[in-house]
Amino acid sequence: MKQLTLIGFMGSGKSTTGQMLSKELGIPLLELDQMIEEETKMSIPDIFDLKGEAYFRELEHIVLIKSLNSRGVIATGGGILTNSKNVEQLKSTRNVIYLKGKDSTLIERIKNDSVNKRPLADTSTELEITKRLENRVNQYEEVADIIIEIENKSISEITLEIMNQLEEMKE
Ligand SMILES: Nc1ncnc2c1ncn2[C@@H]1O[C@H](COP(=O)(O)OP(=O)(O)O)[C@@H](O)[C@H]1O
Ligand SMILES: O=C(O)C1=C[C@@H](OP(=O)(O)O)[C@@H](O)[C@H](O)C1
Ligand SMILES: [Mg+2]
Repeated sequence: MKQLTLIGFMGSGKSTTGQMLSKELGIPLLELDQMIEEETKMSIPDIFDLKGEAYFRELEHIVLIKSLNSRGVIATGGGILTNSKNVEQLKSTRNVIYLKGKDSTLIERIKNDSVNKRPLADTSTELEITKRLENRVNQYEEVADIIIEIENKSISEITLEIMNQLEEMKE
């Protein structure tokens, strides 16, 4: 296994599942938000505050392209498909996995996450988050090669399910 890409809404577990997958598969984790933070030496909320979303999206595109040329587990950010160039890129990429969850689960995880700050969700109402999700779901489904339902599954169960599905695809 050379490369796989995790997509899905904020809170679906792309970063944490990505970390476990990279360990299990013995390939690097390419966490796009983390790469942006390292390159800019700024936090995600500071980039949004001081430079704006458009600037963040440009950086996100650059680190995605860089990662797609590398071996590893790519953990994208939930807004990766807001850029149509990224949609085209990922449509022609193999092993794109959509972590699909219910809005109530995603909202609960976003609200309870004390580690990651999410400028496009933390100060939003539940209705606003649900609307943002509704605007994005079709694209996640369109781009994905594999859809994994995350409800009531642990991170290890999801990791195992992804590894099994990838094995099946090879056969
Ligand atoms: N399968 C899971 N079961 C329980 N909690 C989870 C699961 N996946 C992720 N989480 C928790 O949800 C929060 C968001 O996870 P994260 O990996 O940052 O999501 P994303 O990168 O998709 O926004 C974190 O607090 C994480 O520990
Ligand atoms: O959905 C989005 O637009 C975003 C999702 C975040 O990543 P996670 O999906 O890992 O939380 C991060 O890239 C940024 O806050 C914007
Ligand atoms: Mg993440």
